[in-house]
Amino acid sequence: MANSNTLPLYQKVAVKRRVHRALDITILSLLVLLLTYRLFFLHTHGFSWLQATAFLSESWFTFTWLLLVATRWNFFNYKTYPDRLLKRVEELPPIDIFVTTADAALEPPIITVNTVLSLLAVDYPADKLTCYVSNDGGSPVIFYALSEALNFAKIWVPFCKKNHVQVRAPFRYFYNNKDDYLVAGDSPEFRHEWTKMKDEYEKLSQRIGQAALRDLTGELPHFSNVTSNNHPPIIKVIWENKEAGIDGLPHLIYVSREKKPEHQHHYKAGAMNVLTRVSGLMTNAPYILNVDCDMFVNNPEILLHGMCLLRDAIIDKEYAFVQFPQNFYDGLKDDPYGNQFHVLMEFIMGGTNGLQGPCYMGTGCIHRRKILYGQPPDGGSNFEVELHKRFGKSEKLKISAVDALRRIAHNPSRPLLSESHSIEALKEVASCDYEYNSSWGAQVGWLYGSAAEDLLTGLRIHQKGWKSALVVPKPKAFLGCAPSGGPTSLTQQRRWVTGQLEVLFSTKSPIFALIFGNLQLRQCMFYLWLSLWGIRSVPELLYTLLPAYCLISDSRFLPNVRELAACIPLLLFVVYNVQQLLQYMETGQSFRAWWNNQKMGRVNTMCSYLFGVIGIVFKLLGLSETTFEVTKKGLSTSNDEDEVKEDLGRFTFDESPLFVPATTIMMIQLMALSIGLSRSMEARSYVITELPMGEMICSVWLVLCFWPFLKGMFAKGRFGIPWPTLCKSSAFTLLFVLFALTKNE
Ligand SMILES: O=c1ccn([C@@H]2O[C@H](COP(=O)(O)OP(=O)(O)O[C@H]3O[C@H](CO)[C@@H](O)[C@H](O)[C@H]3O)[C@@H](O)[C@H]2O)c(=O)[nH]1
Ligand SMILES: [Mn+2]
Repeated sequence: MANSNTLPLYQKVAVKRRVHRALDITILSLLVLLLTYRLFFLHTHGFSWLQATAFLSESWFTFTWLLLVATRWNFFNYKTYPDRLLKRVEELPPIDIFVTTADAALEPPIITVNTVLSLLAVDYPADKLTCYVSNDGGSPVIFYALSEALNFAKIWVPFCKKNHVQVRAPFRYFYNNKDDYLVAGDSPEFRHEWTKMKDEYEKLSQRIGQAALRDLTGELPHFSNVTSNNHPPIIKVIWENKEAGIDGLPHLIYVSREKKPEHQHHYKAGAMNVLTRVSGLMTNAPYILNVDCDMFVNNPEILLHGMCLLRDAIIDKEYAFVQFPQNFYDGLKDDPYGNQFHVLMEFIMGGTNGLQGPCYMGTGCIHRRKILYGQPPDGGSNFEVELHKRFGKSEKLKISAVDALRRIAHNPSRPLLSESHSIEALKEVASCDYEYNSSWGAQVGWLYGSAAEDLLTGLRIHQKGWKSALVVPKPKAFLGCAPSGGPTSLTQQRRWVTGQLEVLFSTKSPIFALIFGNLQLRQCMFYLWLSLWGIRSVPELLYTLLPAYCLISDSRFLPNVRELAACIPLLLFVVYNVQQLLQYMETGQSFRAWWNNQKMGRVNTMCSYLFGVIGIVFKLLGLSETTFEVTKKGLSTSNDEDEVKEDLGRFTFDESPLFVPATTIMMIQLMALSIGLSRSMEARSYVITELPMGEMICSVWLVLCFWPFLKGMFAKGRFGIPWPTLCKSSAFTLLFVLFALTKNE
């Protein structure tokens, strides 16, 4: 039998998806056929704007489809063997864990506390872990909550480890299991312990809830005179694992970086860079796991899974980071907001494992510190010489950076604070002006310049020639909170698209990375596919207007049912939707989930993506800057406590202009359908071949896609579209109808 130390820690398994490959190619061929038809038509009938617009839009769809097919053509999964790694426990390296929270109102402290508790309880030698919590709002309640959580962790972590609890975020553990969790076989001791644990957790959450309502500055003098955008750096060791060793609790550190209104703070990327520096001085672990404050650990072996890839000697030189998929808890039935991303994770992201690897998704990712410090795969010749310029003025940080690049880990038993890495030294690297004249945010750490700092940072790593891996363990790695309601969901998507476009239209774009860097062609195609989400809104918008225009102006943009060519769009429509539906079924989702995602796909494109594009145009013209609006989070997906069950998943609106395009499209389709139908009735032509069938089908399909907006026109309160939006949309609709009618004359 093979020595357990020589058995591989992971396997890369090719996934054969022949049916999907065939469907991918069929769709691509149909798209090309459609384009050929358009060209032929333009050639025989002469130029027309209608055909040209259709041709341009369809060319775009063909191009993005090609990018997608290239991305997922070679599909691989990784199989990891954490039990084999556990036999070599002494080899396990230290890991620094970063949790970011920014706004105690939008991100309730109890959520951060649960994430931190789940991290403190992971299956990994506790003396090799340090958990750093960044609090960008500088709010005392987070500090208070973490200090209280520590006391609870002292009983919670041993409880989880002893009983092999899977979900170590107490709110999910007790929520999932309620009282009926206790099964007949459970021993009386366990029942007793369980009840005690539940009581203690309830007390903890009550204390935290009450603290949020109280002024804490009396109890916590460090936080007096602190406002969210103006305060000195506050760094506190909440817990130091001094003697308890591998069975104790990991170190827990609170970090609130300095903020001044006149200083740019670069949102999350800025916070991550401060954590990188502070941890560099304190623990300098060679690996960094980072999670958003709502992403709790759902698989306690997660760090072991990650280390299976990162510790394997053969690939040690290649892999820069291991990304786990983004999954969400308490997903609403049938995914009404289309943001659970099961299909994206299963059918697209895994494809990148056959290329250089997945993009960095901002959370649930283990990085190598030295690569974040900018090290290229070949080690870089005079890398250390330039350290001074790169890392800023702290001599101590430079020493720790050299150690990190040379892979010299700190001695884990070193105290967290000492003369060489005193609180003063830490505060220096957490100050606002530390990054001046350094490479932080440009070549080192998390990069600045995009609201999607994750995309940018990961792209830079791939550009250098590094690889990454998407690892999908069972049970799922981390679970977070997906936004619900219309406004939150759309705002989040707009930020992503804005961030993607910021990357695309900068010198850091994937195209430059392909030409001047070591980004591979198909990896570049994947990044292009991702960054072009936003632009898609323009051809999609045109494509929604085409059928309406035709119905109003009595013209055609699709082949007539009499023509054989009519089969092309029809087949495209059918095959595409069948493939989509198959993907939803194969990931265990319902028919409705497919429909909701398909619907929300259109709504997101028309609302969020279009505004993302407008935002970028404004930014490029120098008229505005993009910002990072934090997504509202809740313990369960219903963010409002008074939300009634049947209202969960219902689309909500607010006054935001984001809703104008979709409302307008809805109104335009309704107008077009009524004009088109009444014209056919007047002409008394009921022969199918005479009717604009294709255009009518498109229009009806759009009405179905934007159904929440039709309902919104007649509903009240937050379920209704506000008056100003209705007025603006009506005006746009009127203009469009007049435009189409004049063309008719
Ligand atoms: O000034 C800021 C703003 C945000 N955050 C934190 O950043 C994280 C992500 O913010 P969230 O509002 O949850 O954004 P999402 O859209 O849900 O996040 C996704 O998209 C972001 C990029 O747009 C990535 O940074 C995230 O990791 C990724 O999960 C949260 O922990 C925030 O507390 C900060 O620390 N400081
Ligand atoms: Mn989030």
